[in-house]
Amino acid sequence: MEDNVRPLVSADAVDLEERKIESALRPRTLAEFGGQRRVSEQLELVLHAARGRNRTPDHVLLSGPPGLGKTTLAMIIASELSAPLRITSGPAIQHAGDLAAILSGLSEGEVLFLDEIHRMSRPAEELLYMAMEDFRVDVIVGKGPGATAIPLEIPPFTLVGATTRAGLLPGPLRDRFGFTGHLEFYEAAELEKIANRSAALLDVDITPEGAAEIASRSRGTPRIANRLLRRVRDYAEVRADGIITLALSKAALELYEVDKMGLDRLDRSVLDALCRRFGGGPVGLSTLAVAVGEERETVEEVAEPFLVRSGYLARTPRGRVATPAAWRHIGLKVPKGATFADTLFDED
Ligand SMILES: Nc1ncnc2c1ncn2[C@@H]1O[C@H](COP(=O)(O)OP(=O)(O)OP(=O)(O)O)[C@@H](O)[C@H]1O
Ligand SMILES: [Mg+2]
Repeated sequence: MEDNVRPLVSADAVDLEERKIESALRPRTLAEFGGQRRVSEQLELVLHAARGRNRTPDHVLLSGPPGLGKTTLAMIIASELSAPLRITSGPAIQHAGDLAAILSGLSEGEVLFLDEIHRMSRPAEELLYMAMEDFRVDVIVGKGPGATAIPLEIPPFTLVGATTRAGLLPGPLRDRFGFTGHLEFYEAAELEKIANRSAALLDVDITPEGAAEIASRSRGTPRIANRLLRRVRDYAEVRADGIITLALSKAALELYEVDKMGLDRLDRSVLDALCRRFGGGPVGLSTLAVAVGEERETVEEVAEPFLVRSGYLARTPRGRVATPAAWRHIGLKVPKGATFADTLFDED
């Protein structure tokens, strides 16, 4: 997907600048990390117990959609353990040798954060199994029949893996994590707290209603809440006295075309085409994409996940279908006899 296709409400981090701001807004401790109460409480226990036993904790797998706090939690784990942190990612590990080098360079108790762990190569994955279980890797020396495997001890470490696609992880890898935390979308009240906290860090004045408005349009995602907050701040500084009130949040988000449900222009034009031009579907993805003047991938990866999650659109074997909520959302009457039964066969 192209960068900047939809910077405002896409859950993906957009660019380097944004990543810098994100790191400034990251909570540093579990206590500061709002929401995800269950995962956070479980993790607290795991870390506490390990500290008590003076052992490195079990390996941790964090899974969930983009922007919910996986990277943040990985950093918190290291900091709660007062352990050094090494960061790498699946795509950065092309060969098993790359991983062997990283593993053998770890110091005792270090936390290794492996982002996008589902994108690691197969041989690297197999090397990782052994490292996770036995704190040992086999380094292959030489080629062909003369090649020998030299076992190499590595110091006990904690692997923190993150993935947006837990389903893509092979079973043997998943099984080697002692703790798996699945992050869920945030409640509006939690996002409101996050918006308030970020506003304080950015030194922005915000009213409780202003924060609530931003939270309610953030698609359950802290990354989006933080991003909307910054855009609304721009508006507040340029068009008003800098204070984010309810009225100001509404006006700003209207200007940015993020509606009450957090849908943006692309989302709405997909629903609009689906209902007005194709009678609610079913219609094929490519046809739908042409109708809204976007790439197929953009519609599929950027717009659809949230539309499906919020119950506006269903993917069926015969194509995309608008739900009654979609018709209502774009201000149309739900037609009689539309093929909503198809939604029962949602293939996603
Ligand atoms: N519980 C939280 N409290 C406060 N801020 C949060 C919380 N979770 C996430 N954030 C903020 O949201 C932004 C995105 O979080 P993070 O980078 O950890 O997401 P991620 O799950 O790693 O996303 P990706 O899958 O894209 O890597 C960060 O700026 C972070 O500060
Ligand atoms: Mg991340």
